[in-house]
Amino acid sequence: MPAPSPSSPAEASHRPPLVIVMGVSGSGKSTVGEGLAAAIGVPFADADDLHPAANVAKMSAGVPLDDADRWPWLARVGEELERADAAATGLVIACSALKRSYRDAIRAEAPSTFFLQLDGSPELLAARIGARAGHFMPPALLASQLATLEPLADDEAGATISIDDDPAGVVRSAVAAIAVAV
Ligand SMILES: Nc1ncnc2c1ncn2[C@@H]1O[C@H](COP(=O)(O)OP(=O)(O)OP(=O)(O)O)[C@@H](O)[C@H]1O
Ligand SMILES: O=C(O)[C@H](O)[C@@H](O)[C@H](O)[C@H](O)CO
Repeated sequence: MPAPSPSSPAEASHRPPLVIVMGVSGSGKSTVGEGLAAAIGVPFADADDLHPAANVAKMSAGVPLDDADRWPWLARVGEELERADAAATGLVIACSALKRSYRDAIRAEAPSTFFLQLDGSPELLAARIGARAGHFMPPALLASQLATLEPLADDEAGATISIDDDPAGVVRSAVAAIAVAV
């Protein structure tokens, strides 16, 4: 009898997972991504740190990024995942990855990437952003983030979890979603 075929590239190679924690500004990508990475024992990176300075200046000035601003940045995110894949270290990256086309481009670089979408109401997101201090992203950009978001589709490898819990609870949901899928 032939051996059952593996269900994912990660399973085929027994490599630690490549995960993008995605969602709009204020959804908790950095918070949950750090907690998830620590819990599953893989490195963490924040795509906020991979933006060209011009992108940070633009967002700080209250102007949403457009596709032309995002493509070079997404290429950097893809490179980080490719490197982690080649080194078999695993990686969790916090990255908004708002559009399907952005996620397709990342999957072209690192096909086994699992997308964990953080989902919350606009009211909850606004409250969390409003309470945050010392971040370049102005609260006024939340509306454009929500308008740009193309939620994860059923045919994309990933999971969506609610952020309507304390940080430890959301991290627990994230760990559970990864454990089931990867
Ligand atoms: N589950 C939670 N409960 C309460 N507060 C939270 C939770 N998750 C994150 N926060 C807080 O909400 C704010 C936004 O979280 P965080 O910075 O992680 O989001 P983000 O998606 O990385 O945002 P951005 O994309 O703008 O960088 C922070 O002040 C964070 O401490
Ligand atoms: O795609 C985008 O518009 C940007 O990546 C933003 O999402 C910011 O990086 C982030 O949300 C602010 O920290």
